[in-house]
Amino acid sequence: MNKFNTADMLGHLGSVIASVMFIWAIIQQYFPYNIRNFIEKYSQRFLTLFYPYIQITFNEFTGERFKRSEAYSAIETYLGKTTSTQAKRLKADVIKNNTQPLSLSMDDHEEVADEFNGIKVYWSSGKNILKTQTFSFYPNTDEKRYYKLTFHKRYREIILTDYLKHVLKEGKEIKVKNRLRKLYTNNGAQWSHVVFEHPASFQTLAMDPVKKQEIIDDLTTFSNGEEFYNRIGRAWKRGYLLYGPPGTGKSTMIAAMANFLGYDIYDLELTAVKDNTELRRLLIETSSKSIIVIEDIDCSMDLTGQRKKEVKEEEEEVTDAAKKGVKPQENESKTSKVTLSGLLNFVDGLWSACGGDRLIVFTTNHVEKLDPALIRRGRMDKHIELSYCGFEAFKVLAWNYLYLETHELFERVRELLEETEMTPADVAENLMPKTSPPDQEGCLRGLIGALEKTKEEAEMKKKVEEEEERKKDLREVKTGEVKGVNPVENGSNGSV
Ligand SMILES: Nc1ncnc2c1ncn2[C@@H]1O[C@H](COP(=O)(O)OP(=O)(O)OP(=O)(O)O)[C@@H](O)[C@H]1O
Repeated sequence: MNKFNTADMLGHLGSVIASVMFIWAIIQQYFPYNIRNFIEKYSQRFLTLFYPYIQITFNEFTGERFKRSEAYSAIETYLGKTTSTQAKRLKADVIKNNTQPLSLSMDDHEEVADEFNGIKVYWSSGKNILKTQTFSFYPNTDEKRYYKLTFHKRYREIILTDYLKHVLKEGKEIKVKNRLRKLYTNNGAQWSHVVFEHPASFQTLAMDPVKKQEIIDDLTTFSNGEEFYNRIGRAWKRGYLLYGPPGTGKSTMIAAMANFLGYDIYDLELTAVKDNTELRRLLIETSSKSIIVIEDIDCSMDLTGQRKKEVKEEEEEVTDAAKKGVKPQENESKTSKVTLSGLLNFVDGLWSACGGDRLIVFTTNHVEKLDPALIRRGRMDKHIELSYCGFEAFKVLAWNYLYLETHELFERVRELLEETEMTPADVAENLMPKTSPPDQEGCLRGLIGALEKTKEEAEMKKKVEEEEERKKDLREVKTGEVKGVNPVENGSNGSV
């Protein structure tokens, strides 16, 4: 009996659906477009009276036909992580990045949930198929994909402002992190690039952990500081000066910074730049989210003099050239005519017009040689000294090279590092294993031997210098004495 009723009901339901579809087909076929539109509009309005959710659609292509919407692609990236844990049907694509080889997105008509400040929202994906008969060279151009966001209307305010901002920002950041990064170098006025694949990280960088954390915090604050910089009306840029003896990790730190922030690197060779105009053009061409590096700034240009002096020198050069009957440019063809003021102008001002976050990093082995105007705060906001290897830095290297956290020989290494100066590059070289698996104790003993030798050499050098100093003093005393016996100089008339 019951069975019969169910079958009966299903039969009725089937015929009702069939009738509705038939009527809708008739309406579509015979009713004018305006009436159909009218019915659709009011039926939608009627439904929204009872439906408490709001929906927003983000189309893949907006405006220009073949330009992918930035919002769509940011949402796709943002949803990647949620998709990989929630969706049942996924689409995968290869991205050439060792840390994350595949990018995952949800397949059409999938739905995933997301949570923001305790509010649940739903994302679904879909596609509209255009019923046009046009012929296209582009594959699937009549398929219009979209993401649809659904949320309760009581959260309208927070979702439309904070949540969407969060999604777009996160999506863009993940995208930047996942992309292939580039190392640009300039050949004269042209940038050329290769893929940047340096493995350095702050984890493997040997330096005092407190100092390291300070740098990481500074970089994080800077990279999240777009709003702050806008609010205070300053260009979103930050200057770093890395200084210290060769082999203390200045270049390694730049690579670690780029990897940490996910930025490109522009390695600017100043000596290859003809003049300030060329410099300006090169710098304006740099993209945002990048680190512009000028290594060994003291060797790249004459930065010792004041700016006034440079102008004077330039004038003198022009006059000299004129006397010799040579055009100034011909005379100067080999040396870079980039001036300190040209560089300072850019660091100070032009950037503000370029927008986007950029770090500029200068490195030098001789900080004392630099013009104070170049490295004052505001231009070079953070001065970082990379120095000889301390015990904390050694521990990082011991772990990197030998997987050693502690060892009885560490104490001896500590003593020696306090008494002598060895760069992290030299310590690393001594810890480099020569066998596999590494002979940990052998490497440590090798390092101790090298440290003892360096200490001895330093002591010998000091002794020689002291001896030279003593001899010099002695010579001066003797000269003084010789001068002293001169009765005239001595103020004596020799009559005593
Ligand atoms: N602080 C460090 N942490 C880890 N490795 C380091 C460090 N310093 C140096 N090294 C090792 O030594 C090598 C040389 O270091 P790097 O080129 O970074 O020094 P630098 O200070 O830039 O030298 P230069 O002034 O000559 O350019 C690197 O390849 C790296 O392996």
